[in-house]
Amino acid sequence: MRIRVERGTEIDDENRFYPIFVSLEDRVCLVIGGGEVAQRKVAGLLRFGAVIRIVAKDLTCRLEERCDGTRVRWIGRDYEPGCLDAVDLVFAATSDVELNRRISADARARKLWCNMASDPEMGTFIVPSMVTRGALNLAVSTGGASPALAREIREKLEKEFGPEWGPYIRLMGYLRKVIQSMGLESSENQRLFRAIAALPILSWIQEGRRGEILRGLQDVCGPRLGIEGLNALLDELWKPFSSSSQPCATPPEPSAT
Ligand SMILES: C[C@@]1(CC(=O)O)C2=NC(=C\c3[nH]c(c(CCC(=O)O)c3CC(=O)O)Cc3[nH]c(c(CC(=O)O)c3CCC(=O)O)/C=C3\N/C(=C\2)[C@@H](CCC(=O)O)[C@]3(C)CC(=O)O)/[C@H]1CCC(=O)O
Ligand SMILES: NC(=O)c1ccc[n+]([C@@H]2O[C@H](COP(=O)([O-])OP(=O)(O)OC[C@H]3O[C@@H](n4cnc5c(N)ncnc54)[C@H](O)[C@@H]3O)[C@@H](O)[C@H]2O)c1
Repeated sequence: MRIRVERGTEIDDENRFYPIFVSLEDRVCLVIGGGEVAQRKVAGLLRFGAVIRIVAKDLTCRLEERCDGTRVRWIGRDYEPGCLDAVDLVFAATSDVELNRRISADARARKLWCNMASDPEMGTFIVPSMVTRGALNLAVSTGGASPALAREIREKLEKEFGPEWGPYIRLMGYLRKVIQSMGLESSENQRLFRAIAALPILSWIQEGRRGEILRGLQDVCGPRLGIEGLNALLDELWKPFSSSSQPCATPPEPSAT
């Protein structure tokens, strides 16, 4: 740990990026540069509903294909500070390091968050490596120290947190809502949440033991748990598990009622 003390506050110089999860839906992201790095950033941003404006001398074929004139627009070849008007986030991703630095300074002057593909330390945010499983988002950053290592860790996490985590999180989110709507004391809610979290639901999903899930949840929650809603959700969650692309040790059991 490298600690610097500034105005009486200890700042960890080795770990200067505060991790947050932000919604980018309909936010305007300006990407300057149209190469491999810009292409990777644009692909990631689109998954989160961002609106993308690109300024670059040229674009990769794949980026050009992505330009639909609305969600993704190539607005010009030359950067000038006016490009930052009405923008929410900036990505300086050209191969011209001096230009990237100018963009970063312009963004800073306007208090805009700016990601720097070169000189990451001059930017105000970095993009982590990500594993997403439904609502679960595991984000890894080495603070820019080693992007290759971030990728390695991401690959390990992908193996540990398989696709079954998507339905698992969805089921847990559903149960939380149902239990919260029962009007119980908050201590009873907490007891139920903990008892449910202690059930081996993840293994039951992996092994395709749908009936076990229903029985286990009914044992914990009693008849208060509406079986119809739960069955409907399990029907939906079970769909991908009945295709051959997903791990499933035994065939899913028929609906228990
Ligand atoms: C996570 C990921 C997300 C994404 O880009 O979407 C990402 N880089 C990825 C891959 C990757 N990038 C590079 C390699 C080649 C191996 C290597 O050089 O190590 C590989 C590996 C590969 O592709 O195999 C080269 C590289 N990257 C940066 C520089 C500039 C510099 O360090 O100066 C250079 C050198 C350029 C040169 O050669 O000069 C800078 C950044 N890259 C970051 C993110 C941020 C810090 C993340 C962190 O905290 O660790 C940061 C600081 C800024 C930013 O871009 O936000 C994505 C992984 C996707 C995945 O999971 O597979
Ligand atoms: N952050 C990362 O993950 C990461 C990974 C690899 C490389 N890099 C660094 O990111 C930068 C971009 O890498 P790349 O592989 O995408 O490069 P690239 O050569 O594939 O693309 C560069 C892009 O910048 C544009 N450009 C160059 N000068 C310009 C200017 N004056 N005005 C407008 N557009 C201009 C080009 O038209 C091109 O579209 C490099 O500095 C590289 O070292 C970062």
